[in-house]
Amino acid sequence: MGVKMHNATWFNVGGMAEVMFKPSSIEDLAAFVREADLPISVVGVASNLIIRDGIVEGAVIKLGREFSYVNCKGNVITAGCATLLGNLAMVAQESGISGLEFFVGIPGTVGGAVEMNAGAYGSDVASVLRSVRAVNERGEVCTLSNDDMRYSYREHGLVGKWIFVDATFVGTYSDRHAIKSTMNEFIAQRNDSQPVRGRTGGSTFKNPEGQQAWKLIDKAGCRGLKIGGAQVSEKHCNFLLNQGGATAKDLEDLGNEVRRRVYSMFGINLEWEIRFLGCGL
Ligand SMILES: Cc1cc2nc3c(=O)[nH]c(=O)nc-3n(C[C@H](O)[C@H](O)[C@H](O)COP(=O)(O)OP(=O)(O)OC[C@H]3O[C@@H](n4cnc5c(N)ncnc54)[C@H](O)[C@@H]3O)c2cc1C
Ligand SMILES: NC(=O)C1=CN([C@@H]2O[C@H](COP(=O)(O)OP(=O)(O)OC[C@H]3O[C@@H](n4cnc5c(N)ncnc54)[C@H](OP(=O)(O)O)[C@@H]3O)[C@@H](O)[C@H]2O)C=CC1
Ligand SMILES: C=C(O[C@H]1[C@H](O)[C@@H](CO)O[C@H](OP(=O)(O)OP(=O)(O)OC[C@H]2O[C@@H](n3ccc(=O)[nH]c3=O)[C@H](O)[C@@H]2O)[C@@H]1NC(C)=O)C(=O)O
Repeated sequence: MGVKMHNATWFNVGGMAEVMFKPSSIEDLAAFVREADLPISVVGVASNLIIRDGIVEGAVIKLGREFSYVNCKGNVITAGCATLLGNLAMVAQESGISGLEFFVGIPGTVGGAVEMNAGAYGSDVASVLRSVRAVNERGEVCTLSNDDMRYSYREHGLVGKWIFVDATFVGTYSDRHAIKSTMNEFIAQRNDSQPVRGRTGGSTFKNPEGQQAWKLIDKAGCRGLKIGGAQVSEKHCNFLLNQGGATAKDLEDLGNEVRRRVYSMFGINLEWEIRFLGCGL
C-alpha cells in the first residue's frame, strides 16, 4: 500500500509515500496537523526535490488546487501556495504590476518558492514578499512578515516546521508591454542556457560565495558524467537529468560524485540546493 510519488516529481523518480494528504482548505490542513500522529513532509510540484526510491514515512502533504489562486488589490498580490509561479507572473503582468517577472520560467509553486527563497535574474522571493500565512507544527495559522522569514540566498531562517498556505507580494505599477518584454527576455536567456525541457531539478548545488558552481563542475571534468540513467547536463553542468530510467539513487550518487571531484580539485564543498525526501531502498 501507499502512494506512488514518481509521477508527481520533475525528476520522475521516487518511491512510495505511506500516506498522502491533499487538504482543500486551511482549516482542513490545520486540523490534520493537529490530529495526525505522524511525521509530516510537504511537497509542491517537486521541481527542487529528489524523492528517494524507498518509502517516505508518515504523511506527505500536497496542497489541493483550492490553494491555486491569485488576487490583486492595487499593487499587492496574494497567491495561494499551490499556484504555479508562471501563473503568478502572468497575472502580475496582466495587472500591470512589475517585480514578479523573474518567476516566469521557475516551474515550482508559490509554497516551494517561499520555502526556497527562489530567485533568478537578480531578484528573489525576499525582494518582493510582504508576508506569508502558514500553519505551524501545532496546527495554528500564523502570519509571518518578510523580516520574520530572515531570508538569505536560497533559504529562510525560520525554526521548526511550517506549511505555507498563501503569500502576499508587493510590486510596482508599470507598463504591461514592458513587463511582458522583460519576461520574454528571461525566458529566452533561460532557454539558451538551461535544459528546461528535461527531467531535472534546476540547479543542483548553490553557487559558492564568489563562484559559479557550473564552472567548478566543468573544470572538475564532470560535464556529461553519467551514473545509470542520471547524467550531468551537457548544456548546463549544474543541472542533473534523468535521461530515462534513472533512480533517485543514480541522481544522488551522481551529485555526490560531482561534489567529491570538485572537492578534490578545489577544496570547495558544494552545498546541495536540491532537497531530499524519504529513504533509499
Ligand atoms: C527547469 C528548472 C528551472 C529552475 N529554475 C529555478 C530558478 O531559476 N530559481 C530557483 O530558485 N529555482 C529554480 N528551480 C527550482 C525550483 O523550481 C524552485 O526551487 C521552486 O520554488 C520549487 O517549488 P516546488 O513547488 O517544486 O517545491 P518542491 O520541489 O516540491 O519543494 C521544495 C522545498 O519546499 C518545501 N515546500 C514546498 N511547498 C511547501 C509549502 N507549501 N510549505 C512549506 N514548504 C513547502 C518542500 O518541503 C521542499 O523542502 C528550477 C527547477 C527546474 C526543474
Ligand atoms: N508532473 C510533473 O510535476 C512534471 C511536469 N513536467 C512538465 O509539466 C508539464 C505538465 O506535466 P503533467 O504532469 O502532464 O501535468 P499535470 O497537469 O498532470 O500536473 C503537473 C503538476 O503540476 C501541478 N499543477 C498543474 N497545474 C496546476 C495549477 N494550475 N495549479 C496548481 N498546480 C498545478 C499538478 O498538481 P495536482 O496534483 O494538483 O494535479 C502536478 O503536481 C509538461 O510540460 C511536463 O513536461 C515535467 C516534469 C514533471
Ligand atoms: C536554476 C536555478 O537558479 C539559477 C538561476 O536561474 C540563474 C539565473 O538567474 O542563476 C543561477 O544559475 P547560474 O549561476 O548557473 O546562472 P545561469 O544563468 O544558469 O548561467 C550563467 C551563464 O553561464 C553560462 N553557462 C552555464 C552553464 C554551463 O554549463 N555553461 C555555460 O556556459 C550560461 O549560458 C549563462 O550565460 C541560479 N542558480 C543558483 C544555484 O543560484 C535554481 O536555483 O534552481
